[in-house]
Amino acid sequence: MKKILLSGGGTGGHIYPALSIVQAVRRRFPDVEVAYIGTKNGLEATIVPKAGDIRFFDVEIQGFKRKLSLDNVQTVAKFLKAVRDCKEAIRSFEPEVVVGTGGYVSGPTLYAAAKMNVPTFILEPDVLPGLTTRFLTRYVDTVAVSLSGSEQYLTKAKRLIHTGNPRGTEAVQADAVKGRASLGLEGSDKPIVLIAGGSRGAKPINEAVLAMLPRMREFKELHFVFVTGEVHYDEVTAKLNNEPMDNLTVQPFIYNMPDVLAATSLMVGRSGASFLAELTALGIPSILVPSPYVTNNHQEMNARWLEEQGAGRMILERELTGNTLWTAIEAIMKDPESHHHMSEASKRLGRPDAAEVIVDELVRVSS
Ligand SMILES: CC(=O)N[C@H]1[C@@H](OP(=O)(O)OP(=O)(O)OC[C@H]2O[C@@H](n3ccc(=O)[nH]c3=O)[C@H](O)[C@@H]2O)O[C@H](CO)[C@@H](O)[C@@H]1O
Repeated sequence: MKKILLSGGGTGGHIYPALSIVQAVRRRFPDVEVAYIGTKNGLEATIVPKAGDIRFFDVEIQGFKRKLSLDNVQTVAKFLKAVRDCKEAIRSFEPEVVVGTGGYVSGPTLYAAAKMNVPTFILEPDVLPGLTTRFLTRYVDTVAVSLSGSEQYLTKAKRLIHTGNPRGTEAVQADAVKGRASLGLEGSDKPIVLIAGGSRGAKPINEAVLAMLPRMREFKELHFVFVTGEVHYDEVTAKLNNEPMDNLTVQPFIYNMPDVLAATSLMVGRSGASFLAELTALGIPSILVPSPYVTNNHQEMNARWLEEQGAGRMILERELTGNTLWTAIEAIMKDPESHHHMSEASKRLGRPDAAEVIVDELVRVSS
């Protein structure tokens, strides 16, 4: 494979899987040229350049509103303009295959590619497919699903395969020693409890953590890593300043998340698809607080799926307090047997081979 174009964005949940695919393609085809279509203002504009040597095309695009309104007329006009821009990018880059990982940015890219008869592949990260995936399903050559249960929504697909989410592959290749070192914990073998909302942090989770600080401080056998999200960092650290703690590290965002996860014993967070793929590939038990603010409550479906298999515990946001969260953490971290069972269950759900299966499919559709 010589040239591949990717698109996906809005949140980390759509960008990171695309970058994991890039890594896997580069492992197999070291000379491959990579390009990416995203928006100037989306998270992808910051994250993709950090991955190195990827040509970035920016297009202007916004998501469809679910309700019919004047806004939507403008959105359709923007969509058609974005399709034209994407066609231009595709003509100039000439990829052999175009890959989409969801989020509205990938809509015009994949649609344009399909109309130009360039081979296309999309990955749906969630149990409940997003609007973009549903729209694109009938146009693209292959739809790959990450979690079982998505098939029923994607019956129009020309070809549907199960691959898992490529973030899982990246997670199993991560390095726990580097993860600990990056937190300044080299030499310590204390179990790590990682607390992180989605890629942007989650205020309700942050508040629950602040409410259980005194109990965290007493549980000295554990080390807590608390990722606040960039926008909440200053507020959280201001509240923490009077209470320094030896067994707590606070960060706004973690750029080497796979390495940190590889060193983690329990994760507390949202139930976005990439995190779930990483947790299950590594066999990490989790306490999940699904975000209720996402389309069709899809995070609750993701979290239920994990809980039903015994790999995690779900706490609904309306039931989340310092107390409920602490009780759940203790129940797992003070009971090694329960931790072990959850860890095994988590591992059974993991797809550490996801990225390789995806590369096989990309080779298939592009030849
Ligand atoms: C709020 C929202 O709309 N979330 C959606 C978004 O995921 P969102 O981007 O919020 O969350 P995910 O859990 O899927 O992904 C987060 C990704 O960011 C990484 N990370 C996170 C924090 C950090 O400090 N460092 C870091 O590298 C994680 O390792 C993970 O790979 O897209 C997913 C895929 O459609 C959906 O399942 C989520 O419901």
